[in-house]
Amino acid sequence: MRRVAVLGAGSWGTTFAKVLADAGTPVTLWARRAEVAEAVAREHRNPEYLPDVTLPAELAATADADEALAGAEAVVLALPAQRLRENLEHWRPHLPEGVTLVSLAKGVERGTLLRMSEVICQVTDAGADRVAVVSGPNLAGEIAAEQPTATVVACRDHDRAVAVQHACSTGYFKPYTNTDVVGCELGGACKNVIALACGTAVGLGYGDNTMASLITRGLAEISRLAVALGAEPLTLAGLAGMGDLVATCSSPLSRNRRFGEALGRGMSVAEAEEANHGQVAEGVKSCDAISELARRHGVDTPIVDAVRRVCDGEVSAKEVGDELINRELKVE
Ligand SMILES: NC(=O)C1=CN([C@@H]2O[C@H](COP(=O)(O)OP(=O)(O)OC[C@H]3O[C@@H](n4cnc5c(N)ncnc54)[C@H](O)[C@@H]3O)[C@@H](O)[C@H]2O)C=CC1
Ligand SMILES: O=C(CO)COP(=O)(O)O
Repeated sequence: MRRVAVLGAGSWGTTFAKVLADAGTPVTLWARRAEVAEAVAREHRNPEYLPDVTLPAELAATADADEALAGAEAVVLALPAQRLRENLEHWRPHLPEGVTLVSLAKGVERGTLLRMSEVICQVTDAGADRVAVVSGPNLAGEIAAEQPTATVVACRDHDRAVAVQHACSTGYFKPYTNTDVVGCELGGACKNVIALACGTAVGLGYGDNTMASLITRGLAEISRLAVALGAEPLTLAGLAGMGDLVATCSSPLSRNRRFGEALGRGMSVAEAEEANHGQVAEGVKSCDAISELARRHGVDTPIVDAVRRVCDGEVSAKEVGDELINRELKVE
């Protein structure tokens, strides 16, 4: 690929820019703050988000979005889900004609209940075939340390997915393609909420049986919802479904799981946010939208609903856990 712009220099944006650079793709990273762009460009570091990682010398960085966008063949959007629309509206006039738009965010927009690819199409007027998403078991810290993992590049236009796949393929990062954007996006957004539930269980002192039960029943509700919205069931058994769910629910590196643990130990949402050092736990921001999306489509999502009620302060983590185990008995 000729050149890629990565907009957003948090943990994942910076790491994905490193992956692209390591794959030999010319890439410019846009950071909101000039000091972050400066540190990446001159010292090859992002002290706030990846303090222990030396970034490739070829990775360019700027705080000027126009500069990052000029001549880009693909634009990678690496912002928190609820911040995508306002920034994209701002960048829209500067997007190169026909550019591939790639979303890294794992969330559903509050209020509109739109997936990120839908927000991108709505704001930019791009056809759905121009929008790709990258989703899979991709904890940024491990990838920045070049530990091997796989992911999915999903796009309705297979050729665009292949172009992105080649642009980000390295000795430690293995992208597969898929045309099921709905399944990949919902897998990524919903697993954050299930990871909150798993973290909460850990915080309450529960062990691996509880965890495995939440992961498995979580996958059942993610799959029901995604299929109701048009996803292929097999996508949810793949990297962007089960793969990401298992990684996020099991890893102490996951911000969502850590946030859940804090809730399980009795912290309020505000206290848990502070303990997460201001980094985004997308499940907290998206759980109400996902719960509402499921309600509108007549899909039963008890774990997502339970997490939403805890995040809204309606019930305690302990109470909601008791409620879940005491739900009516039924066929698996
Ligand atoms: N960190 C990870 O391991 C992974 C994260 N993701 C997803 O990628 C997305 C971005 O996550 P991270 O990079 O990890 O988040 P982060 O919390 O590490 O960084 C967020 C970035 O967005 C910027 N930002 C925050 N508010 C903004 C605003 N109003 N306008 C412009 N920029 C703003 C921050 O300055 C920062 O650069 C999320 O949806 C997350 O779920 C997906 C896969 C892996
Ligand atoms: O999406 C992720 C791993 O695939 C990152 O999860 P957290 O946002 O919970 O850290």
